[in-house]
Amino acid sequence: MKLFFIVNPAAKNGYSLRIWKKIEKRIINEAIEYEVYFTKHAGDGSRQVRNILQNTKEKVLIIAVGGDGTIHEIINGVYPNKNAIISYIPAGSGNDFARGYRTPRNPKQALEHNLRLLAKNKTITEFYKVDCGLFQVEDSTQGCFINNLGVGFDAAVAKVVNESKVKRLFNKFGLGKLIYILILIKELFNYQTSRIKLHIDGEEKIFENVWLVTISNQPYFGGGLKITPDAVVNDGRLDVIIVNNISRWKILFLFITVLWGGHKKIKGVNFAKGRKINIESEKQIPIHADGEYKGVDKVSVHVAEKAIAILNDLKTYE
Ligand SMILES: Nc1ncnc2c1ncn2[C@@H]1O[C@H](COP(=O)(O)OP(=O)(O)OP(=O)(O)O)[C@@H](O)[C@H]1O
Repeated sequence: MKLFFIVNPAAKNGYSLRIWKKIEKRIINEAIEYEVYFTKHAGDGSRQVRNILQNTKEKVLIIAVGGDGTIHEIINGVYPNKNAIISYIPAGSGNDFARGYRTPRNPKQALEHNLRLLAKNKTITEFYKVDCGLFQVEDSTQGCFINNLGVGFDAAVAKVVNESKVKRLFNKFGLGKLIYILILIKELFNYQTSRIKLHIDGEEKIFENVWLVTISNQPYFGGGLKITPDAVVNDGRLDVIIVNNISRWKILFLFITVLWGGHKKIKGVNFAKGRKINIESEKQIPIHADGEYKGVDKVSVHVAEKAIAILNDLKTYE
């Protein structure tokens, strides 16, 4: 089995590149054969993965070095090909993938975890198949997500944070989380809620004054917020949270309770599970997939059951 690393040198302001240099030393010491690609710009990760998969019929192991945006690009390069097994060295700001898919959150431990599984079984049968979400924004972008897709307030915050010029500066001083919180508070006072029509497995539901609808394959979002505590990565269903009819101040409180999943008991926080979900809003509101902005319009989502293979201990999800 061939081993490829895809490194996003821009993740967490170059932190991922420093992590890569340490990884490289370790794998050269172990005399492991590998190839490495450095992404050159947004979208390049998917393109490089497609190139790798087009040029081989063998199974390959692709290890992402970066944050959730990097793993998002890799998954989009892999799906629907069945020849790739994915793994992850967390080296970005959020790293919700590691939390949700129960792989180590510390980069050094993640590398050791990968090396242990590689040494144990050279042909790699030690992988686990998990679901991913497929989305189509009407007349526009389509793709997959591995963590979550959100419509509304969270997507508006993600868009402003990603476009923010001061974000790099804050990241440089290890204050990436602070800029997120500051923008979240600013957006909290600007954001206009809207009426949303949802179809979950064919059943129509209308929600008034909606702050956000998030569809999730795993519990975590936004860098450690346990937004859908009951989400299971391989149950063939996606978890949906709808937050509506809540005052601005209560939303702030809600974001604090999300840290431990305490928001489940708050009035105005609704949960559902489904395989096929359509979201239609009365206003144009932003959409994100795995924290990457995807546009504004109707969006339809469905689950691709056990479509992605992840390198992990087989007992991890039992
Ligand atoms: N060479 C590059 N230069 C600039 N951006 C890049 C490059 N390669 C990839 N990207 C983009 O970097 C973005 C952020 O990547 P990622 O999420 O992995 O890191 P991060 O530090 O967690 O970032 P963020 O905090 O913005 O989520 C992704 O949208 C990806 O498309």
